[in-house]
Amino acid sequence: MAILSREEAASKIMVALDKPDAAAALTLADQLQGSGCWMKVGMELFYSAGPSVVRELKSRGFKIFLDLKMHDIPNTVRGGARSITRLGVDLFNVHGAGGIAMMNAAAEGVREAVKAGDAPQAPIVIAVTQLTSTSQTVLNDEIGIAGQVEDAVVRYAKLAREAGLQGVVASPLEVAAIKAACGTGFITVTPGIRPIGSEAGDQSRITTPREAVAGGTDYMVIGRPITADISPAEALNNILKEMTEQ
Ligand SMILES: O=c1ccn([C@@H]2O[C@H](COP(=O)(O)O)[C@@H](O)[C@H]2O)c(=O)[nH]1
Repeated sequence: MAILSREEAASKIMVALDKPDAAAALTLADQLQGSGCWMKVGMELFYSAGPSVVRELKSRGFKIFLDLKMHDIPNTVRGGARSITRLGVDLFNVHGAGGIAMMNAAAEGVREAVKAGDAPQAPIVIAVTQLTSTSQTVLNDEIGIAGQVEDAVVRYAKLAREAGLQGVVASPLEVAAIKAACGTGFITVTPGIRPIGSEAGDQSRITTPREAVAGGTDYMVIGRPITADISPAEALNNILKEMTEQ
């Protein structure tokens, strides 16, 4: 396994700010300021606090993953992507289940906003494959997709690449297969990270941070193991130690 510096390790971590309002989220973010981690804004926070919390976090110097998993008809997703691009996030996602036309519309929305000169930068756009809470049994018996989870994930990854997206959300267990199918430059963002001794909770497909790094993940999303800790900064520090130890 390649040895990471502390800075390299921190730049791979996206902290899931799953908090009910801007005050709670910013208090937590302030505890992690200067760490070099990204902040992930998901549905709970965005639906409560809206675009202003993203601007606040950007003004504090954080890179932002806006995790809204857009899934709608292509025209609506194109418009959503334009709005998100104008907001100045660094990375956002759509749901791969929307298919190639929908994912391509997201990429077009980004290009349109950048071309119109309304956006500070072109964010990275990625697609959700199969949620990390989805187990093999749920995939087969509830959702009704036959075969192995890894095959379903790789199928979505290939669709995302064909649609012109730059990567996917998947579990760290599928990173090698995704890279083999889509190339090493295709970005993998992996929730389902659980340091040794932490509760899996509702996550099904999990690894430790160290295993995720060894598996080649580009970015790992970590929420509760940091945000539910009595000292989030210390929890992050322990994860960074685990990731950088020889
Ligand atoms: O497949 C997915 C897609 C997104 N997520 C999000 O990541 C974090 C994980 O938080 P933990 O507390 O570390 O479980 C959360 O915001 C999810 O919405 C995911 O878990 N799996």
